[in-house]
Amino acid sequence: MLLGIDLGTGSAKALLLATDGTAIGEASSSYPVHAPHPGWAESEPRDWWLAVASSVRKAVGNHADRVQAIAFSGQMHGVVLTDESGEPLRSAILWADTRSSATLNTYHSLDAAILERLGNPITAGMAGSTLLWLREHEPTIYAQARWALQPKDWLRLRLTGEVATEPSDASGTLLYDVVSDNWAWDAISALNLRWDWLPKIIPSSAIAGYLTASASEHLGLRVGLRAIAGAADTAAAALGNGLLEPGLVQLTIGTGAQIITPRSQPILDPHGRTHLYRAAVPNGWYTLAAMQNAGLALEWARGILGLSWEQVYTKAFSVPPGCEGLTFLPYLTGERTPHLDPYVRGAWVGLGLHHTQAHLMRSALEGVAFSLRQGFEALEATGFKATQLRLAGGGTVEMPWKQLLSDVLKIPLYTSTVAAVSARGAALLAGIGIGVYADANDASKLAATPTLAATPQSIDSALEEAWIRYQSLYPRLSKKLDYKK
Ligand SMILES: Nc1ncnc2c1ncn2[C@@H]1O[C@H](COP(=O)(O)OP(=O)(O)O)[C@@H](O)[C@H]1O
Ligand SMILES: O=C(CO)[C@@H](O)[C@H](O)COP(=O)(O)O
Repeated sequence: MLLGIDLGTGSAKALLLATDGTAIGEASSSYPVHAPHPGWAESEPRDWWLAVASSVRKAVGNHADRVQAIAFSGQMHGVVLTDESGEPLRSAILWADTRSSATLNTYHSLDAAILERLGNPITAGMAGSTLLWLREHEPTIYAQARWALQPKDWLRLRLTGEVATEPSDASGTLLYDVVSDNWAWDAISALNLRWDWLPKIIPSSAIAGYLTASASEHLGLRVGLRAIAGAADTAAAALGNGLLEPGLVQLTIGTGAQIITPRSQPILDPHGRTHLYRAAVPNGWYTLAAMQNAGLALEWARGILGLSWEQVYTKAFSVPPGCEGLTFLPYLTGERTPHLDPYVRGAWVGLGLHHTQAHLMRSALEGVAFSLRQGFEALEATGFKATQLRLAGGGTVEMPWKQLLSDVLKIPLYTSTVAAVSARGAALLAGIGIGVYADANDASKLAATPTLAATPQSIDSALEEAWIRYQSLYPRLSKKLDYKK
């Protein structure tokens, strides 16, 4: 049996997979994201550590002796600064953190040729921009740290004592040359950032180490269990969903949302609005539209309105599409695709006396769906036409929400037969790593089976009007525009 662990932004998921692809056990355990200052988003690695053990123990149950290998998937872009042993020196700074916005000019001053090979728009919350912030604002920790790690690489270090990363997470740091497939030494040197704390890069399916005695006690698994490198969450989900061929498209809704399509070449976005990352498989890349505020914005709206998830749906779908003039812009942590604007913030616009809690909630769902439509359009503008979307992530489970997404995105949606698709991708990587599967193509035969979840219904004109309204509002909220005034 193979164990996949996904260290998400809001929770850790563990999936125990039989080598024939049957899910034997699945569990998750959540932790908070803290915002101690406006624009910050941090988590405590200690919370991750406890949640991983809890979800692994539940998913594995009494099969511990049958686990043959373990592999990892995780939220991308963040930074965990640690000492030699992997002990964190401060809270982890996450992808949703926009404190590094002011450092982006440093990136923009790099030579165009260096910037192009990073393959990505320059945005806040990436390891590179966050490290520039840390150099300026926390110089002692910046100097002391032995390792600057991606979240799942931190977890693997704590479990095995070995330090490594792999291409899919390294390519999301803004410190990676996506064309030559290595750390972007020229960019790192031109930015005058430290390079000695970056881990070696090994393939996603390589054995990265073996479970230590203390880790084995923590997780309830065998000492010496093989630990495979793993992959970034979207890359792992692509493998878990069998998304290896160019032309297929996956929509993940977790804390953030990502719409991706695989590439067999490192093709850059001519408009510079989407990301280009390395896939979990050799010689594979994918283009990614990144929307910062999906589950995160719904969770926020639901929280301040005091609604359970069940009430979210009964209330929200009791009011008409378009919310009788109310629009929600979900930009609580700025936006990446398509606006690339870390400074913009969210809003409810058009409030009237007739609006109720139900309108506020429905408009939040519609606003998130509209932000995905803008991201989807930016992805298609890189040069292809999608015919269906494969869903992944914990934010894609409810039927009325899937119908709204299908109506807004105007495309059929397919769900996979398992919820934890990233953890499934990680488990498949574990199988490739120990030779149970010959390669990714072989493993992807066991990927989740897609089933039709929703097709676009006749679109309500009020929903189309709301979409037009939505698009007109970003320029009015954007501080970028204010600067020009
Ligand atoms: N019933 C639901 N409808 C819509 N979104 C949901 C629902 N339940 C949970 N979510 C959202 O899904 C997100 C969790 O998905 P998950 O894939 O576990 O995220 P992550 O990997 O970022 O931790 C949360 O942000 C939450 O708001
Ligand atoms: O930001 C990106 C991709 O660019 C995400 O892949 C993050 O890693 C967040 O993932 P979730 O925790 O929201 O699933």
